[in-house]
Amino acid sequence: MSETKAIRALRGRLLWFVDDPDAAGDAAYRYIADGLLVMADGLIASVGEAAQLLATLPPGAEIVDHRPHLIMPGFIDAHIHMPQTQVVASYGAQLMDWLNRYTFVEEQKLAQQGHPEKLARFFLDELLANGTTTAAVYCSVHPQSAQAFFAESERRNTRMVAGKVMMDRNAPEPLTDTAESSYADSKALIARWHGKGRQLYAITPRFAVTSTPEQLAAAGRLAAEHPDCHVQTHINENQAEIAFACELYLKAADYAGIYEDFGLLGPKSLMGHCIHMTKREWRAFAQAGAVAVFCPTSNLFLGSGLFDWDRARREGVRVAVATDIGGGTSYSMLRTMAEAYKILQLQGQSLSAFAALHAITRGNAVALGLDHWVGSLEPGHEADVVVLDTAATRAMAHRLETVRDLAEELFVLVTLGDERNVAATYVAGEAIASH
Ligand SMILES: O=c1[nH]c(=O)c2nc[nH]c2[nH]1
Ligand SMILES: [Zn+2]
Repeated sequence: MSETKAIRALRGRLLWFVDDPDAAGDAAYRYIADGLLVMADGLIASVGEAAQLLATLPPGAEIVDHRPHLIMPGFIDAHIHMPQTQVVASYGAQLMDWLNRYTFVEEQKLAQQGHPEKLARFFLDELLANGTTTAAVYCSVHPQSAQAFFAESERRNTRMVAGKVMMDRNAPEPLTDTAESSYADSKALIARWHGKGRQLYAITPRFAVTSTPEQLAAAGRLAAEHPDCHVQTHINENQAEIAFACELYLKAADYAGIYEDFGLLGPKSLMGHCIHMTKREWRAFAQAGAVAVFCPTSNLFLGSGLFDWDRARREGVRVAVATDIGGGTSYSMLRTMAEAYKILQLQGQSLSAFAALHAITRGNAVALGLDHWVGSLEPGHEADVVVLDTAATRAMAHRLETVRDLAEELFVLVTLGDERNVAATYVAGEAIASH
C-alpha cells in the first residue's frame, strides 16, 4: 500500500482548459482570480475559489501562497531529443547536413559509460526548469540511453513518453542497429518500462531515410503487438529529405505512404514536422487519426519551412506542438509558441494566447492521448503544475503596466516569456524546482 502523502494546497490565479478555444471560445478555459488547488497522493483533489475551499482543508494541510502568480497544468512537449542537448545552436546547415555534420557525431557519445545518465539528469532538470512536466522523447540508438532516461524519470516520478531510436542505414556505423536487434531491444525496453509508474514507451524509428524496409516492418510489428505504445518519427521536414526517402521506397504512394505501408500511421503516431504535405498525405493523416507535430523553432532554425496549422485544421488532422531540441533552439514551450505565432503570421493565420496556452497543456495532452492524466487542473488529474510569474523580467513588468485584461497579459506572457517566468514546478504534487 502506498503511503498517504500530506495534503498541499496552492493558492494563486488558476488557469486551465476544458476545451479547445478555437471551437469553444471563452467557454474553453477556467480562470479563478483567487483560487486554491488542493493536491493529495500525487493527484488534484479539488479546485475552486480560495474563499470556499480554504475552510474545507484538514488541520495540518500545507498552503503555499503563490499569489499573484498564475498556476497552470505543467507544460507538455510532444517531440524532443535527449541526445541533442549539446547540438543546440550548431551553425549553418539544413536538415541532412545538420544530421551528418553535428547530430550523428554527438549521438555517438551516448555509447560512453555514464554519458546517457549525465544527459538524462541535465535534460530533466532543464525541462522542469522550463515548466515542462511531460514530453515525448527520442533517446539515441543505444538501448542504454532509453534505460538511463527512464530510470532518471522514474526517480523523479515524471510522466514521460520515450523510446530508443531505431536506425539501420544511412548513419555512421556505430550509430546503427539492425532490424532484429532494434526489435529485440525495443521489445525488452517496453517490457521493462512501459506502464511502470508514470513511464510510457514510444516505438521510435528515426525516419524512413535511416531505416531499411525490414526495420520499418519490425517497427510495425512492435506497433501491432503493443497498440498502447506511441509511435514517433519524422516526416516531410525538408525537400532533400523527402526526395531521399521517396527514392528509397519507390513503391510507396508518397512519404506518408511509406509509414502507412508498414502499419506505422495510426492514432498513437506522433509525426514530427509535416511541413511539405500533399493533399493525399493530409487525407491519410486524417483517416488514420495520426498527429502532426509542429516544431516552430526547429523549422525556422533549420530553414525547413512553415507549418500550415489552418490546413491541418481544415483537413481534420490532429496537431501537437514541440520544441524539437536540438534542431529547435529553446526548451521553453512559451518561447516555442511565440515562434509558432510568427510562423502563422507569415501565412495570414492567427494564434491567440488562449490557443497557445491550450496547445501546450490540454491540447498536447489530447494529441498524445494522455488527457485523462495530465494537462488539466480538474480533480483526478495528476498534480503536475507550473507556477508562472508574468512579470518576471524588467521588460515584462514594464509592458504589463499597460495591459487591460487577462487576454492581453497572457499574450505578453506567450510572446516574451521563457524559463525566467517559471516560479515553481510541481511533479505529482511535489515541488521540484523553485527559482
Ligand atoms: O529535426 C530533426 N531532428 C532529427 O534529429 C531528425 N532525424 C531525422 N529527421 C530529423 N529532424
Ligand atoms: Zn526531431
